[in-house]
Amino acid sequence: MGLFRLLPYLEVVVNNKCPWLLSSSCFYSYGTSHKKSKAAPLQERKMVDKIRLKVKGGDGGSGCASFHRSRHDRRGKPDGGNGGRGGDVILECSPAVWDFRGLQHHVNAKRGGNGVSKNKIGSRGTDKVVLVPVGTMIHLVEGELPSIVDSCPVKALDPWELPDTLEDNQSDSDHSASTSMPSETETLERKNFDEPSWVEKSSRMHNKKLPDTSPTFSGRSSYSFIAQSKGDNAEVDSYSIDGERGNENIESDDGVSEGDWSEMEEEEEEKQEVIQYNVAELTEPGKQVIIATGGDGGSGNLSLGKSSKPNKHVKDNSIETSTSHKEPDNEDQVSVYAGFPGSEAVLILELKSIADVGLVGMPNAGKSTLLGAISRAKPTVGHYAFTTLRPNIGKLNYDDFFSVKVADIPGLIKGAHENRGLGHAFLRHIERTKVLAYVVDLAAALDGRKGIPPWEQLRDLVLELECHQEGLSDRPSLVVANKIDEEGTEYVYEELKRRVTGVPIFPVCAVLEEGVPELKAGLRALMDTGESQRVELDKIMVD
Ligand SMILES: Nc1nc2c(ncn2[C@@H]2O[C@H](COP(=O)(O)OP(=O)(O)OP(=O)(O)O)[C@@H](O)[C@H]2O)c(=O)[nH]1
Repeated sequence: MGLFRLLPYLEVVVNNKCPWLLSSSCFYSYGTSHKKSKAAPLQERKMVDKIRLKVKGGDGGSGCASFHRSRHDRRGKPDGGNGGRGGDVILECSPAVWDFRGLQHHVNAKRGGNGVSKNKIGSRGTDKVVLVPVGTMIHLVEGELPSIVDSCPVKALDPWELPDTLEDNQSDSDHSASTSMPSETETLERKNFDEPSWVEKSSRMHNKKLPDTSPTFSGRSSYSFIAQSKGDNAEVDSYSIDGERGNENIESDDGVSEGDWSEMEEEEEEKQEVIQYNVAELTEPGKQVIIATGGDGGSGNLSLGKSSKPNKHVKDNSIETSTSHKEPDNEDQVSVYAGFPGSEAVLILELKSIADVGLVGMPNAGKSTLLGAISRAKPTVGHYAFTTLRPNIGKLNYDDFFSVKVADIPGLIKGAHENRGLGHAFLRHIERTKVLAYVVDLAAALDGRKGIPPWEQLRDLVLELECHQEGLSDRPSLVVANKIDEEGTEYVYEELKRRVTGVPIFPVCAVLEEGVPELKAGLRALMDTGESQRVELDKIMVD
């Protein structure tokens, strides 16, 4: 005991004198179980389920200005090839990725190759494919709307089955769609675009460094933004840019005239940032979305026509050389041969698990054990709080081949909406679930344990959900009274039934899988009928 009392002081001394010792984890786990000491620091292992990305498609390669000369033709004929197209930046939905941990904040695709003489086209820039987890939502801050890439044909193309010779028009069009190159992508349906609730205007307080949001450079379809206001979204502050929100410094001299103020206001309006929420979702493994397109290659002097002459800054070094490209000094001197820049975009990626049922509960309530009992999922189970650090999803199969996806959401504690515990990051995973199963620990406050009684757990959970988003708890729900095997829990269960009304309560022992069939039937009933039983605060009696 004495040693434990001294440990905090020892830590302070070590922190000041030899901080390297802390990294060796010998002080990290004092006062906890040996299992916890094996775990990595919580902050390091936290799931990254929201990230801001700045992406840029590869620039097009430069066209070539070259002339083929011969003994008979001393002036030569133009034979410069076009530059290659820049690569695209593509997001691909992958079940092998859990979160955005491995992603970089800046992603650029490769530039296209320059054209060369003898009318050779430059190579196409390599695409940059970024793997993102299933359930990724894309919010657009700046740039073009993403485009969906059609899925690739599953079977290899039969050489006898030429696309143009297909009789059936429908299959013909399907086929051509499925074999289309990324450049022929179909514009993403602007889902929710007309709904004002999905578009948010938030004040942007730092200088805009990116080009205009509707670029005209690539000749590809560009989209103009429609600024619509959204009534209520509490998350807008969390999207503030680089933490610079509120650092706005407008020089406020006494002698500033009214005209200057209006100019400043206009400037400020220009700097306003429009966030389009949920412009695309990646919910199917293998689905791809182009978020930045590569620029087209510049034209070579052959395609520009015989009469064309290279302009000034290319002239000096290009007539003899095949790969003639020089960075222009200013806009007026932009070469006719130069490739077009790739499009740029700023996006926010957000991960929201997709499940039918969400298991919500305090840490250690037995959610992961329960998920393992009702499905084939094998989540990590530990006797310490916060074992689950990311949502686990299991599939609950019924005899009639009906299946339900169940998500085990990491434990919520009081104040989670204020980022306590594992924070509000996981509350958003509940947003997509259709049914809620509140898992409470019947034994938490038994025998002088310092836990919270189950009815208070329930009240705190509902409050956390509602504080995160109003109405989040307003969906078909049931209560799982877990750990019924522990001594004395029968009385707690009876008390829980007395104190909580209006919602079905299932006594379960997740470890021994007792009460699991009844629970499965209860979940099925909620899924099928969408019964309107909810946990309501005024139907929970707390001391
Ligand atoms: N006696 C008893 N113990 C259980 C039961 N279900 C789970 N436990 C134990 O409770 C502890 C916590 O279980 P977990 O499934 O990790 O709990 P969790 O809610 O996922 O915890 P977090 O990951 O912190 O959110 C483990 O030691 C389990 O063995 C049960 O039905 N009866």
